[in-house]
This record gives sequence, structure tokens and C-alpha cells, in this order.
Amino acid sequence: MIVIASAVGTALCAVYYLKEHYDYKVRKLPPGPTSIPFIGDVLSINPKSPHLSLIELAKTYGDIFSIKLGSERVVVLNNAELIKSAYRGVDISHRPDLFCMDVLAGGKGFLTCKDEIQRQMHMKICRQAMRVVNNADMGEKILQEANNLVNHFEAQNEKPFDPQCDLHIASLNILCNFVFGERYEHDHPEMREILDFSAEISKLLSPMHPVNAMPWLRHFPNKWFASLFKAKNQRDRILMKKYVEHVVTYKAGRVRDMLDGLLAETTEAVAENNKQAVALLTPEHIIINMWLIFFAGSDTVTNTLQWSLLYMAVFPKKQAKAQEELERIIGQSKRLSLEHKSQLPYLQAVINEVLRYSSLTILGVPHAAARDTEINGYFIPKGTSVMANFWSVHHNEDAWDQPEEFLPERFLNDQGNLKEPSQLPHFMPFSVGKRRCLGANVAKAELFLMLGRLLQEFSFEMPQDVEADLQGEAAVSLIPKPYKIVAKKRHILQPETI
Ligand code: HEM
Repeated sequence: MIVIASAVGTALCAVYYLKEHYDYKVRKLPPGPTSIPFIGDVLSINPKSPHLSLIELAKTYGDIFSIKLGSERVVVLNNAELIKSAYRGVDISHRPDLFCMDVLAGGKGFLTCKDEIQRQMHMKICRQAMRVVNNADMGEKILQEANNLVNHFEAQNEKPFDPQCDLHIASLNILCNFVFGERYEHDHPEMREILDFSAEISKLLSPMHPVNAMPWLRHFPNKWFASLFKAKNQRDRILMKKYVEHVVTYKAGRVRDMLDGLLAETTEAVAENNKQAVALLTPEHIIINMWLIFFAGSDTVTNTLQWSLLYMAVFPKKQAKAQEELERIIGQSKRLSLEHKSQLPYLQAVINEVLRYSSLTILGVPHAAARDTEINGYFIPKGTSVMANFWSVHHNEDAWDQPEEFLPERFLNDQGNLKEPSQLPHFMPFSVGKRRCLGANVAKAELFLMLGRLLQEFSFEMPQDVEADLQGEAAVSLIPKPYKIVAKKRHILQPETI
């Protein structure tokens, strides 16, 4: 019996390795390590720093290579040129299937939409709805949260505190305001529910989570699936309530927020008898698209602000330089606004350097091949997941001078102005191409006003005898480990102290 079992096992392994050999040599898939049946190459990846493990693999296999996560092949791109050429067209513009996302989006909304024409319509509709808010009072909405944040930080009385919760509520409030025109106090029950379902969904989104790795488990009672469906129901209940309230109070020609923008799109599509657009503007589609904006826009901004405060405390000279610029341009008499952006290049350079140095979205959001295609001469079968190692791009020694130093000055030209994007071909915090971040302008506005307001009011310091940890921990993105910080109320800086 043992002999038969070993013979069968050996034969299966031989078939597996022959298939691997065939994939690499005959089908010309991007090269990579020989994987182990069932688990693939997971042992080569350190879950705490996957971006660094992938850089190590690139040293052996080149800037485009493939690994297996379980039985799924994933292609990894490790340099800016490859990422731009792969993400430019529609061939690599789908998202991989993930069970949790299937449950939460159910094929609706723009994120998982596989029909290119429908996806483009979704994007057009969402961009138009977002633009309505951009042009109106986005700056005011952000400033309101920034001022609220100042009050919360002030209430800490210069004692060490963890800023994560305040920053998260501020960024969620901006999105609530932006999407359905409401903001909440910290202890409002609806805000608590939004925080709960957002945190639960963030946990469930890892491809390694049991709901995604073993979807058949849903047929048996278990806590993971129960929490997925609970989070979905909470989300649907709150967003459907907002939808109904907006339908009841909507007035043509008066767009209060993104949801009104979507209702205006619906009215227009119905009037023009545009059946395709109407089909993408059902209440379910609208709710999913609203949620996708929350899902994509809250943790990213919260985590970037968390990194920003930590870096300000660790690099006090850079903090003082940004404060001196704010003092000189805004002073005490004027209110910071988005109009001041061009006059505050150093603050913008600090934000860019935070985005580069932290490379928060280390591996971006995975793409998938929409059809059989090629990258750099290698065959990429339809459905294959493709990931971009943005951390590697932002820390590439050939592209950046002293990449391991925090130097906002690298984003300024000789005249002290912010460099043009064309002068920064290796800077891509919001990704590139067809699926690049839809909210990049909103994110930049939030970071500018929130960090700007905080630096006007406080100097950030690490608590006495505490050393900052700048390594972070990898989840869906690279987030700072929980930390405490001191927000010292500022007294106006004299230029000679800098
Ligand atoms: C610092 C903050 C942010 C960073 C670093 C960031 C970065 C990214 C990245 C890397 C992607 C993946 C692009 C790709 O797949 O190639 C993405 C997608 C996306 N982001 Fe952001 N983002 C931020 C804030 C926001 C905000 C505030 C919003 C909304 C208001 C937003 C909305 C989106 C959406 C909707 C997508 C998906 C686009 C699609 O699937 O086509 N993001 N973001």
C-alpha cells in the first residue's frame, strides 16, 4: 500500500514539475522559482515584507517574473517602464476574482466590471459625479475636518497619544460629506457602524483570508462568513438609507454631493433613453460605487497621514522648513485653502516624499489580464493576476538619489518650484494607466489641507525615550505600526531657528 501511495505521489509530482517546465519553456510565461504543489511559492515570500521578498526574487529572475500563490500564478513587475507599458492599454486592466469582492460587489460597480465598455461608462459616470463636488466646496469640507482634527489634537494637552482613530474618522467624514453630504461626531452610532464594517471588510480582502482561499467553507457554519455577510448587510442598510433619502430630497439643478451627481446622471440617462447607462445606474450599482469610493479612499488617506506625522517627528528639520513656508505665505491672518497650493511648493514636496518614502500601496491593487497577451515578450494568459512592486520603483537606486533618505527637496527644481510630473517618471503613488487611482486629486487636496493645517498649529515629536519604527507592517498596504506621538502647540518660528 505504502509503495503504491509513494509511486502515485511521485508520479503526480513528476507531472506537476513537467507542467511547470512546460509553462516556462514552451508557453514562455515570465520566469520564476519552481513552486511546491498546493502551496506554490508562498515560502519565498515574507508576509511581513512581501515587497522586499519580491525585490530579492527580481535579483534572480529579472524585473518581470512570476510566482505561484497556492495554485494561482501571479506576474510581478518590478520597474517603472514595465509597469507603464503593461498598465497603459486594456490588456491588463481587469481585476482578479476574489470571493469576498464577489459577495460585496456582486458583479456590480466599476471595480470588478469585466466588460470594457460598461467599465468605461461606470468610470465616466463616477468621474462626472465626482467632478461636481470637486468644483464646488470640496476644500471647505476638508478644511472643516482639518479644523476638527486640530481641536481633537489640542485636547490631548501635549501628552503622547495615538492619532490613528482621529485621522481615520476625519478621512471617513470627508468621504461621507463628499459622497452623501453628511459628517458625524466621533461617537455617532452610524459612524461607529461605518468604522465597524470598513474595518471588517479590510480584514476580509486579503487573498489569503479563509473566505477567499477556501470559499467552499461557506457551506458550513463558521465565523468568517458570518462576519462577511454581517459587514455587507450593515453597509447595504446604511448606504440604501442615504440613497432613499437623496431620491426623496433630490432637486434637478441642485447637486449637493456625489450621490446627487449620480442621480443627475440617472435623470439624464432616462431622458435620453440611454438604456446602457440606465442599466448601470440601478440603486445597487450606485450603492456599490459609493462604497468603492469609501473603500478605496479612507484607509489610504488615513495611513498616509499617519506616516506623515511620524516622519515629521523623526525629521524635525523638514517639518520646520514646511512650517516656515506656511508661516511666510499664510501667516496668522489668512486661512489655508487649496488656492495656496502653488505658493506652498515645499509642503507639496513633503507630501510627495511621504508618498514615495512610505510607498503605502506597496503592490498597488492587483490587475488581471483581460485576454491572452504579452509583456516584454512573455506570454500572459487571460485571467493571470499582475502586480506592480511600487515600493521597488520608489526605492530604485538607479532612479532616485539616496532613495533611503527622506528628502522632500528632490521634488523641487533649482528655482524652488515643484517639478513637473514629466520630470518624475519613477514617481507613481497613484499607479498609472487605465486603472490609476480615481481619487488622486481628492487625496492630494486632503493631504495638503490636513497636513498643512496640522503643521500650522503643532510640531510633532516622538515621546521621550521612544524610538520611531519606520519599517511598518504589510497588510493590504504598508501601514505604520501603532505609535504614540506628541502634538506640541506651536509658537511662531523665527527663520533663523531653521
Ligand atoms: C494617499 C491616498 C491614496 C493613494 C496612495 C491611492 C492609491 C491608489 C492606487 C495605487 C490604486 C490602484 C490603481 C491600479 O490598480 O493601477 C488606487 C485605485 C483607486 N483609488 Fe486611490 N489612492 C488614494 C486615495 C484615494 C481616494 C481619496 C479615493 C476616492 C475619493 C480613491 C479612489 C480610488 C478608486 C475608486 C480606485 C480604483 C480605480 C479602478 O479600479 O479603476 N483613492 N488608488
